[in-house]
Amino acid sequence: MVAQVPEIYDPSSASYKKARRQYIKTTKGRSNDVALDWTPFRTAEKKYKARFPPPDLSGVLDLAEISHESGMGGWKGSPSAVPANEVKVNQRSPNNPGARAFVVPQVPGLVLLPAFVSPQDQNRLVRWSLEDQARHPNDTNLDAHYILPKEGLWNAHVCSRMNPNTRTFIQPKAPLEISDASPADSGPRQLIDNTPANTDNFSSLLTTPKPSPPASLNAAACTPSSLVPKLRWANIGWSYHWGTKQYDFTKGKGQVADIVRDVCRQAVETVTWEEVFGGSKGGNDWGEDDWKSWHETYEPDAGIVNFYQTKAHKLYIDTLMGHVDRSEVCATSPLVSISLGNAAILLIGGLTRDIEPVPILLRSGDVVIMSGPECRRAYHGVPRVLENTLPTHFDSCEIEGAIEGDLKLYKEYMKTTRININVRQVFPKGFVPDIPLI
Ligand SMILES: O=C(O)CCC(=O)C(=O)O
Ligand SMILES: [Fe+2]
Repeated sequence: MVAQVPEIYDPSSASYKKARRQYIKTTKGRSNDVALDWTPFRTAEKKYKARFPPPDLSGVLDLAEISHESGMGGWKGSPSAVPANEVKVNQRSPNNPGARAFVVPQVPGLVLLPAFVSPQDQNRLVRWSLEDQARHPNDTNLDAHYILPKEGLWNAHVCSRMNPNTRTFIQPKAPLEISDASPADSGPRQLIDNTPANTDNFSSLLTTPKPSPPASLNAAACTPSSLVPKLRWANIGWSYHWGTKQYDFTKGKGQVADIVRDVCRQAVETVTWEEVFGGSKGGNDWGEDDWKSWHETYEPDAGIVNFYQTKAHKLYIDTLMGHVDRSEVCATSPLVSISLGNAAILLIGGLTRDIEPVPILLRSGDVVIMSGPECRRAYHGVPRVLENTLPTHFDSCEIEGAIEGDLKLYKEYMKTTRININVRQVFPKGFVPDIPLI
């Protein structure tokens, strides 16, 4: 079979010409010196984000080339672009008999489990994200701006499209006060530098005011269907406050659904941590025995579902800027990240943006574990989601509980979507924080 090349690489294609026109328009008169100020992380972000010229992915680590079907939509990297070593997996883990695990020496504590989640479970997790998680009582990016239907935005979308005679409108929230704030329901997540959480500053973090974000003045009444592509995130477990980048413990602890907890626990159990950290010299300054007990002590209690759209739209942007996740009191326990739907490029570097990140191609079903002090505090981001990389199993009629009309809407949405379930452990297992509920 002739290898398919994404359309954007073909100079005679409409996408290539459009990207070139936009590139010429946006770079007109721009000084080339700007790039000199960029950190290595920023340079890599720019490279993979670029619509024109389309990025060369030969330097992107692509484990699908070793482990499973690859080249979806023509996008592929290389299995040897970045040094990655396969490590033994824990044979006691019966749920994923074919699981393989890789470490990337450049980022100690980073573990990649390609194709870890079965196609059936990928569909289950996506449907859980849309139907069960992105709805009351879990916060989403849209809650600040709209009075969302109790049954959840996705379910309201399906219901309204399957019953076209019932016209449902979602009303905006009344603005709290007149401000110049731009619509916060869209665009990239606001990333601010926050104080890393730890047991010493925990009580001051508890009392930091965490005001609700101002409701957008631009939000107008709209249909559920028009709002679905604007869904950017939904909270899991402990409630995360984006304004301060701290957890708002006063809101109490939400559930981590079994379907997510099970995949995360299986991932952590599959890894033989001795292989990952056993060889590190000079012991660890983060508690010698920490990783040795993760099979027993790992317990996810928070997280976020990220929704990315591959379709560029001026209102919502499909990338995640470089950042560090440091709001969790457990600063070294595994963070488990599940990729679903269209593929993406993850950049992950070191403790500063001055360290050049490694680019990794993540496909649906891949699990990434970020663990230990270096990786857990490493800058990382998603500069690109790759269009037309949805695996065919998202087309299958075998999706539990789906009926024809619902399946059609699901396929339509997933065609341009990537979902990432990013799961963390905030507190040590069994720790019950003394939190005043207000
Ligand atoms: O989408 C991803 O793969 C990463 C998401 C992430 O880094 C985050 O939610 O903090
Ligand atoms: Fe992150």
